[in-house]
Amino acid sequence: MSSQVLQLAGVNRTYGAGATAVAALRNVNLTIHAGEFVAVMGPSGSGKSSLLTLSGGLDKATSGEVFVEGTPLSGLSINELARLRRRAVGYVFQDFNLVPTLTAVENVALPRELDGIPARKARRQAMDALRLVDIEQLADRFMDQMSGGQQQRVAIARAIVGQRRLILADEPTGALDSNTGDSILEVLRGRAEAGAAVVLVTHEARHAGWADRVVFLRDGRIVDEAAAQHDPAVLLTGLAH
Ligand SMILES: Nc1ncnc2c1ncn2[C@@H]1O[C@H](COP(=O)(O)OP(=O)(O)OP(=O)(O)O)[C@@H](O)[C@H]1O
Repeated sequence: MSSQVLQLAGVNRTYGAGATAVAALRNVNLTIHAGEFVAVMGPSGSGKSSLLTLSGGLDKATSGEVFVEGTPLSGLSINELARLRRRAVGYVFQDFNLVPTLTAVENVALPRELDGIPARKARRQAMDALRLVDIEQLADRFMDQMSGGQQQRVAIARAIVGQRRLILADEPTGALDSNTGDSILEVLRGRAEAGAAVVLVTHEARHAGWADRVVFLRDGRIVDEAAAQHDPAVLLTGLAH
């Protein structure tokens, strides 16, 4: 039995209160093991991004518990949570969240350096990650000298640098053409094969076909789970539940 990297146990997340409260996640139970690649699909507003931000410790559950490598996130101080995120969790945001005043390699090396890794070693690891996403030749460019697709690859390199054990990716292929998108999915697949747990939020059934398992959300609930099929039509049938 492989080890659990991420577990959501009875997780609810409600935004706001009273008449305007929005229940973004309702009693979500989900376990993801090392080496597993899971796609999360569902209509707009079904709670996909909320599931990811809670899993990465970027937001707190209203009730229930999120465990990363067995550690309950609700028990951690702000500093402990920040350390766990830097060491164990790689996050690809929809809007990249890169630092414009840093170069590509500096952006990727930053979380390693913040974690106390010597600058040269952090840079070497950052170059390895940039190479994996096929963009090492642009390592010294600033963000405003890169296209959206190139920035997206930098964001992915930052998420996979340093052998992180949990990789959370929110529509990581959005700004990429389909060939580049496929090569990014191959990188994520490779991280899973190297032992990471990978969670991919996607609208595209074709992309979910790279996953071992697909979780379907609707109105904040998990409505279905399926082994990924490599036929997109089958995934679309799942979405129609
Ligand atoms: N900060 C917030 N404040 C209030 N409501 C929010 C907030 N974030 C999300 N919501 C609401 O929670 C629900 C789930 O949102 P979420 O972004 O998780 O869905 P999603 O499936 O990722 O959507 P999309 O595919 O459009 O990105 C939606 O109804 C959304 O409007």
